[in-house]
Amino acid sequence: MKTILVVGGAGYIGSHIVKQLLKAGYHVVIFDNLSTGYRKAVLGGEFFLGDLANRDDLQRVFQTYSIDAVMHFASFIQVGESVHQPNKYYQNNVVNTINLLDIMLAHGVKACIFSSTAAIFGEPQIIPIDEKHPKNPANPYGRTKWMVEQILADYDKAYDLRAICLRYFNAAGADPECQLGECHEPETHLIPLVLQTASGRRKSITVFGQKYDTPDGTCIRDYVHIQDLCQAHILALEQLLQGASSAEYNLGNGEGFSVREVIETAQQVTQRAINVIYGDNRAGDTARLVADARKARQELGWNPQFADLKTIIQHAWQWELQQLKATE
Ligand SMILES: NC(=O)c1ccc[n+]([C@@H]2O[C@H](COP(=O)([O-])OP(=O)(O)OC[C@H]3O[C@@H](n4cnc5c(N)ncnc54)[C@H](O)[C@@H]3O)[C@@H](O)[C@H]2O)c1
Ligand SMILES: O=c1ccn([C@@H]2O[C@H](COP(=O)(O)OP(=O)(O)O[C@H]3O[C@H](CO)[C@@H](O)[C@H](O)[C@H]3O)[C@@H](O)[C@H]2O)c(=O)[nH]1
Repeated sequence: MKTILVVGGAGYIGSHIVKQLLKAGYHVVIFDNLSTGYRKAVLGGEFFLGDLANRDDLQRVFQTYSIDAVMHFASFIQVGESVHQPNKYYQNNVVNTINLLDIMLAHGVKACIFSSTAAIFGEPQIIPIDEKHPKNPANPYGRTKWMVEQILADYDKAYDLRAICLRYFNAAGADPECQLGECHEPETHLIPLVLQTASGRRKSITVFGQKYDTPDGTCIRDYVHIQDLCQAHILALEQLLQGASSAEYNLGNGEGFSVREVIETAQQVTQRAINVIYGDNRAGDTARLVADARKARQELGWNPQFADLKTIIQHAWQWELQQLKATE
C-alpha cells in the first residue's frame, strides 16, 4: 500500500482529496497547521498537526512514515489579500514550500503533486488558456504559485524530483455525499458567498466591478467541481507513482461564467431572492479566465463528471443548507 502525505489536507480541496485517496485504498497521512483548515474535515487517515515553517515538525513526519509521494495543498489563497500583504504570501507559499521540498529530498521522496492555479497566467492573451500560454501573474498570490512551479522545474533538473503541477481554475462545489464542502473563514469565494446570501446567513453579495471587457461587464471564470479535481489528482498520482515525468495540467471545464450568470444560476437552483450590491473592482482581479484542459483529458484521461454549473451550485447549496442547520 502506498503512503501519500497530504500537506494542507484539512482544507477545502485537501479534505476532499483525502476522502477520495482513502476510498482508492491509499495509506494517507495528513500534515496541516489548521491555520485555515479544520480537524473535523479530515475524515480518515493519520492526522499530524504541524507547520511547514517548522522544520522539526516536518522532520518528525518524514521520520515516522515511509512516504511514497506528497500532495501539496498548503498555502494562503486570497488574491485580494495577497496584494495588501505580499510578505505573508511569499513566506508561506514560497519559503515554506522550499522547506517541504528540501525535507522530501533529505528523505529520498521525489514525487510531488502541487496545487497551482489559473492565476499564474494573469490577463490572458488568448482564451481558452492552454499550458503554454505566457505566464504573467497579476497579483502576488499568482506570482507565488508561478515561482513554485519554476522552483519545481529546477529541482527536477538538479535533483530528479518529479512534480505534476495541477492548475485549477475556480474550484467549486462540494462532496456530493455532503460530508464535506467549502468552509473558508473569512469566505471570499463567489459561489459560497452567493449561497450564504440566498440562505440568509449574509445580507447581500457585492459584485466586484461591472466595467470589465466582458459581455455583461462582470468577470468571467471557469468553475470546476471539487469532485472532478479529485479525479484529476488521483490520475496524476497514479502516473507519478508509475514513474511519469514532471508535467503541468490546466484543470477547468472550458466554459466561462460571469459573476452575474453565477448569481442568476444560484437564484434558479435555490429558488430564493439574492440581494445584490454593485461595488468597485477587487485589486488583482483579471477579466476572464477560461481553461483549455485538453492536455489533462488526453494525457491523464481526465473526464469531468460534474461540468454543469447548475450541478456545481446544487452540491454547494446542499452543503450550505447543512451548514445553516448546524448553526441554528
Ligand atoms: N480554492 C480554489 O479555487 C483554488 C484554485 C486554484 C488553486 N488553489 C490552491 O489549492 C490549494 C488548496 O486550496 P483550498 O481552497 O483548499 O485552501 P484552504 O485554505 O481551504 O486549505 C489550505 C490548507 O493548508 C493548511 N496550511 C496553510 N499553511 C500551512 C502551513 N504553513 N503548514 C501547514 N498547513 C498549512 C491550512 O490550514 C488549510 O488546511 C491552495 O494551494 C490554493 O492555492 C485553490
Ligand atoms: O464577493 C465577491 C467575491 C468574488 N467576486 C468575483 O467573482 C469572481 C470569482 O472570485 P473568487 O471566487 O474569489 O475566485 P478568484 O478570485 O477567481 O480566485 C480563485 O480562483 C483562482 C484561480 O482562478 C485561485 O487561484 C484562487 O485561489 C481562488 O481564490 C471574481 O471575478 C471576483 O471578482 C465578486 O464579485 N464578489
